[in-house]
Amino acid sequence: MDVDIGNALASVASPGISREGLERLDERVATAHERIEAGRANDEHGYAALNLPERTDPDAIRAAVEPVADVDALVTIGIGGSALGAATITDALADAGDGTEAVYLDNIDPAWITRRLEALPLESTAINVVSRSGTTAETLANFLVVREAFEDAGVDWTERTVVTTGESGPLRSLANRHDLAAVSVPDGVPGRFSALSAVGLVAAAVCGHDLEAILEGAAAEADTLTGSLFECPAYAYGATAYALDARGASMNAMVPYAESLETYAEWFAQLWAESLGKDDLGQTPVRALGVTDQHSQLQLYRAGPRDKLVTFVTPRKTADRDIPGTDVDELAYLGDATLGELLEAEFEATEASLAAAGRPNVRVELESVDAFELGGLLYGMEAACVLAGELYEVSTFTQPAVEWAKNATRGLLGGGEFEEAEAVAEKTTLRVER
Ligand SMILES: O=P(O)(O)OC[C@H]1O[C@H](O)[C@H](O)[C@@H](O)[C@@H]1O
Repeated sequence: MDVDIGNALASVASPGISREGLERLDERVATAHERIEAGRANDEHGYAALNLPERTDPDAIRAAVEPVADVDALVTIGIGGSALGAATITDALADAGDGTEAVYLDNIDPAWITRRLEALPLESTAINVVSRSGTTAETLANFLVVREAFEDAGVDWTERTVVTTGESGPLRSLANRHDLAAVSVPDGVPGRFSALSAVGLVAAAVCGHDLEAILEGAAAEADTLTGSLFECPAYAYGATAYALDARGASMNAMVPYAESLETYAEWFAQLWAESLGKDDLGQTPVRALGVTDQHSQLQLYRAGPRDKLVTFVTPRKTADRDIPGTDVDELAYLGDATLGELLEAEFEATEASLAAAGRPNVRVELESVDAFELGGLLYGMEAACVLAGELYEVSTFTQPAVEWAKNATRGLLGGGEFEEAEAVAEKTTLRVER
C-alpha cells in the first residue's frame, strides 16, 4: 500500500501535524520500530503476528480443507478476530474465487440464524468453526445450532467440518471426540491480528483463493518496515493517526472506495478499537463506504466537530463499465464517462472537499483489489496499529474490557462463578415508560 499524508499536515488541516512535528515523531517511530523488531525476533505475544507471512503454510491449510474443497457453500462460525479477517478476504476477492458461497455466522440473533440456515443447501455446505480460545459462547452456541440443523437434514456434519482452534479447550476436545479436520491457531497471535494465518485463510482456501499471493503481498509489506515513517507506508499511517488523535481527531472514519472492501472497514474497526482503546486512550474507528456514505456522512465530516481523521482506501485500477448515452442534454456528461471514471472523480472531489474545509484526511492507495494487494493492506494496517500502540504506550495485544463482559455473560448463564455477573444486578435504573 502507498500512503499520502499530505492532507493531514497542519498547512492543510486543523487538527493537523506540522512537518517539524512529524520529524520529532519520527524519532519515537525509530524507537518503536526497534521494540517491534525485538518482539518479532523473539516471537513475543502479539508481535509474532507480524511474522505470519513467513510462518503460515498454505499447503497445510489446503490439505486440511481438502475433504470439503468441492462444496457449494461454506458457513464460517466465529466472532470478532475469528470471523472478520476471513470475511474481509472472501468478500474482497469474491470475484476471483471458485464460486463457493461464503456465509459468516458472527451473531446469535435467532431469527437471523434461522433465516441464514434455511437459505443454505446443507447437503453441499461445509462448516468452518473458528475460535482461538475454544470457549467463546456465541461461537460454540452457533456451532451446536448448525450441527443440529445438519442432523435434522440428514447430513453428516462430521464429514464436512473444519475446526480452527488452540491446542486445548472445549472446541479442541469436541474436534478430537468427533475426529474432525482441525488446524491450529498460531501461538502468540491475538485473534484480530490473525487474518494471515489459518484463522483467516481456511475460508479463502475453500473459496479457491490464491493463498500464496495474499501472503506474498503481506511479506512485501513486511519488507517496508524501517525505522522511519517517511520510508514506511504502514508507519506513516500509524504515526499520523496517532498524532492527529493527540491533536483532537479522536475518531477515524475508514472509507474504502470499493464495495468489495466494505468488510475490511469492519475488520479495521476491531483492530483499531480493541488494540488501542485502553487507559482512557484510543481513536474511535468509524465504518463508512465510498461513494455511498458521501450521501449520508460527508456533511458531518466536512462541517461537524473537528474531531475526525478520514482515511480513504482507493484502488488505482478497477473493472470498468460504460455509462450508456442518453438524449437528455443535461445528462450528456454521464454518457461520455464510465462508472469507474465517475467513482474516481467522486473520490477526488470528496478528498478535495475535506481538504478545502481544512479537515484532515489520509489516502491509502492500492494497485487494485487483488490477493497480493489485500495481503499488503491487512499487514500494513496491522503494523500501523502495532506502531500506534507503541506510541500510545498501551498494551496493544490484550482486551480486558471485552473479557469482562464475556465473564459477566457466562456468570449469568450459570457457566461458572464470575464476580462480573454481580454488576448486572446492580444496574442503576431511571425508567421512562409509555
Ligand atoms: O477466537 P475466540 O477465542 O473465539 O475469540 C473471538 C473474539 O472474542 C473476544 O470477544 C475478543 O475480544 C476478540 O478479540 C476475539 O477475536
